[in-house]
Amino acid sequence: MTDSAVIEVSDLRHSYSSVEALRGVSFSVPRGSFFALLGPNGAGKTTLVHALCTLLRPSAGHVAVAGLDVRRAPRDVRRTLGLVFQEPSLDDRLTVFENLVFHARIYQVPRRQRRERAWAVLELVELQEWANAPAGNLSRGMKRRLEIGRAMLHEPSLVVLDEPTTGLDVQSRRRIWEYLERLQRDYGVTLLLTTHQISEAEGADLVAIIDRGELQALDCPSTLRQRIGRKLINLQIRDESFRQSLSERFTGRCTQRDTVLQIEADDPDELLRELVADEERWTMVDSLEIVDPSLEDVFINLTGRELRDRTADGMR
Ligand SMILES: Nc1ncnc2c1ncn2[C@@H]1O[C@H](COP(=O)(O)OP(=O)(O)OP(=O)(O)O)[C@@H](O)[C@H]1O
Repeated sequence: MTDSAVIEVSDLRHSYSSVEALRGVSFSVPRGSFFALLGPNGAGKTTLVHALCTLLRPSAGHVAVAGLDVRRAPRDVRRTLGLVFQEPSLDDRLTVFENLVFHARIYQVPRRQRRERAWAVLELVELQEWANAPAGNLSRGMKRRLEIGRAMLHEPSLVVLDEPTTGLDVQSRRRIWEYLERLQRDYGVTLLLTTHQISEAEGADLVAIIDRGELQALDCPSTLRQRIGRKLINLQIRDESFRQSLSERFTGRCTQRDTVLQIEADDPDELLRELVADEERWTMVDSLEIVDPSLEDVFINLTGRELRDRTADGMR
């Protein structure tokens, strides 16, 4: 393991009876970085995260967190981790403050520091005024903020967030992102986030694209976008035979989403000149735009499928 890596995964494999959920995944995450694991439902993200968090014993391969082997030192690994999972995990009957103190006790934070740390994280996620309210009275977004604060109580070096904004409204999501950025910037914490939402991965230092249990790519978002190299032309064409003929001409460099045909072009201007010159066909083009590739385009390019395909509006 390199000194600067907080997570080191090599040739990780896991099967649930006949389902191969992870098929030999390897990567490392530098200390202090924001790492996003992007993939559709069923890609293997949760299996990977559970192996990292010692919640699952992988079939084969090696995982180390902060230099500790997850098989040999699971307790020590858990102490270096802050966890925020999809399912709510607060005790609704306890107050906000009691939830924090209880967690601090479980994580063996020294007794005299528990209350002080609890106030510090309440301040971090701006929930001081709610300290004495039952956790059950909080909104969904506030509960998630409290869970993020709670994950920081024992001062972990890595915070793992499994789809932390699923089911939250736009405003709550934005707020959660502010806190996560603060954790990374002010506390030097490494963030590992799993998501199937492209927008959440765009701001990461490093993005791993996972599909069907395999890592398809691993790089910073800008480098991933550059992999496509070419510009993309989005053409909305109402005539199916025209769409068909362009699809055949640009086989392998063309994707269709409803009536929009997306073509990877080495020289977009040349293609446009040609389209405009054919008057009859040009009238069939309802709209046209030239865009830089997005992470979603990278995903389609790598897997031949849309990330959204298996989700409903990006939410479950
Ligand atoms: N307990 C289990 N038993 C059998 N198969 C499982 C089990 N858990 C996951 N799988 C299968 O393993 C594969 C990977 O699932 P996993 O939950 O890791 O993916 P994911 O990327 O986290 O998806 P999601 O975003 O839906 O949670 C899927 O095909 C899934 O159906």
